[in-house]
Amino acid sequence: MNVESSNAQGAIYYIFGATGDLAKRKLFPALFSLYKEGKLSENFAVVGLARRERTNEQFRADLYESIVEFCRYKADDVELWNRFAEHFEYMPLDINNVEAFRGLATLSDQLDAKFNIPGNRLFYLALAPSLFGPVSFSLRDGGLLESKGWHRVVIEKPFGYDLESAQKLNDQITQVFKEEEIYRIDHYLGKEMVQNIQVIRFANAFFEPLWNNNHIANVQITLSETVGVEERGGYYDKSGALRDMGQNHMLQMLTMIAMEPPSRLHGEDIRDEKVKVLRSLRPYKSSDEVRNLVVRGQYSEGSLNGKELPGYRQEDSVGENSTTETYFAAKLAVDNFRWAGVPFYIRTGKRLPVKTTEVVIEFKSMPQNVLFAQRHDLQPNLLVIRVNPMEGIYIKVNAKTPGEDNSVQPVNMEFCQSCQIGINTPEAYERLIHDAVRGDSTYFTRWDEVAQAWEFVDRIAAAWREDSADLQHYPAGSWGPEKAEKLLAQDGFKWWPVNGQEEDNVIWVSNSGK
Ligand SMILES: NC(=O)C1=CN([C@@H]2O[C@H](COP(=O)(O)OP(=O)(O)OC[C@H]3O[C@@H](n4cnc5c(N)ncnc54)[C@H](OP(=O)(O)O)[C@@H]3O)[C@@H](O)[C@H]2O)C=CC1
Ligand SMILES: O=C1O[C@H](COP(=O)(O)O)[C@@H](O)[C@H](O)[C@H]1O
Repeated sequence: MNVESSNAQGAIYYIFGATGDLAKRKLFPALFSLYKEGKLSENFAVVGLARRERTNEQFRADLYESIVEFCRYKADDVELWNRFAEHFEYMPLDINNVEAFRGLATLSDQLDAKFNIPGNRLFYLALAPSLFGPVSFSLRDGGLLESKGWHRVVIEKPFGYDLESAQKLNDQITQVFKEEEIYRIDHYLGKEMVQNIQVIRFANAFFEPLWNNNHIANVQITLSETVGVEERGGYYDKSGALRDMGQNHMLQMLTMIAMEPPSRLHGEDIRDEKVKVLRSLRPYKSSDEVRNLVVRGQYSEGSLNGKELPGYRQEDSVGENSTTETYFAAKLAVDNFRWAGVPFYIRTGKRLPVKTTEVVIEFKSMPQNVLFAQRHDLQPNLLVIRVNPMEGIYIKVNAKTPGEDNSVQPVNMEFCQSCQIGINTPEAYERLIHDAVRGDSTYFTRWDEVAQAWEFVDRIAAAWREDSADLQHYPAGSWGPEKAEKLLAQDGFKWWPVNGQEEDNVIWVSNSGK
């Protein structure tokens, strides 16, 4: 794949769903940041598209609000903003109206001429998934794919509801776009520390040789959220944590941890290795096995930081007897030579005590009868990758307590990246939009990955559909069902504390000043 250099070519960005939440909170701020960093240059245009009527002035006013609220906008950015805003147009359009797309093609030609753009088109579909197929047909039939340059489509999640629906969706989109023109977003792949996983693994002589079942005891991935379902009850009640987070973000992070080193740092080589991991996931063989190895929960009333919180079933647009899971934890096995025998534990949930995403690599313990281990209860070594919102890594080692002859103490040595350069810089969407326009699909999910992930998740969903007796209720603000603790305890492990919450006797050495 030929990745174009940073801002060598201009493009028109079409934001379908321009009046929606995602555009406001993520896409417009990301475009502004890219502009500010000089990554868009001046030969670009953005066309906002949705059904409701808006003048260009109104659209730019909405855009301004979103940038002030969600971006690193400063008062002295005014001039920059004025120049940026000139590149934006709005066009009211229903995605089923092919005639309107012909008008859009005419507008596009004008924008190409005005901004010296060589016919490149990036279509961002911030729309409900049921509209992905129809909008692709309208783009083709309305003549939007006839320009000289490249044509790429960026598609939001969820990509389907199960394998069957994802397959249908893919069949529709691939009638119009080739696989290499399709950029399926998983915003976790755009996060700094998720991308850093491969550097940590493959650029460090003291991790790479240990990265296997000889030395690693287990892997834990936690993606905990304090929020509930907010205004998305309607969507979430049909989806649940397994589809909302498991099928995509969690399995994608797992692939980054477990994949073999690619032969080259090329997008396709990396994605080839990731899909092999998904193929190696051991499928649950029966519904009983799902019940034993996958825990599901739903939050009930509770409190967090002194605030009373409603239960899930009391949330807007959620069924009063809903059995949708807002939490799940699972034990997975990757059946290949590198990982045979190493459990991967994953958990995610809403209304948990902290917002954090962390990956913990627990190394095998020292032999129990040798030297210091005879006399001390040594803790296992850990490598912890902090993804979100704090970014960085720390390692847990055992060291002599200074000044005391006979005492060993765990020490966490941390590189807190976000303490140094600010939180989540650059934002995932910013990075991914930039990648898409440069033609780099490394951190987008390929169809075979999506299909394989659905195949794995569908078995869990099928077992859950049989009956909901195993659904555990947990108070909002707690760490979820107790059964999730047992999942590890039965293997002799425990969930390690996340978010820097540590046991009392651990010493921290950190650039955060902790
Ligand atoms: N919001 C978020 O944080 C996240 C969202 N996503 C995904 O992004 C996508 C968009 O989400 P979100 O922005 O929250 O959704 P919203 O409901 O806020 O926005 C939907 C947008 O689609 C437009 N639209 C709806 N029907 C049509 C149509 N027939 N023709 C043209 N435009 C139409 C709406 O505008 P109008 O009514 O004016 O036509 C609106 O701009 C979804 O797939 C969602 O799952 C993924 C991750 C996070
Ligand atoms: O995709 C989604 O992700 C968010 C969590 O993303 P983060 O970057 O804030 O960690 C989650 O809240 C949402 O339910 C889900 O659809």
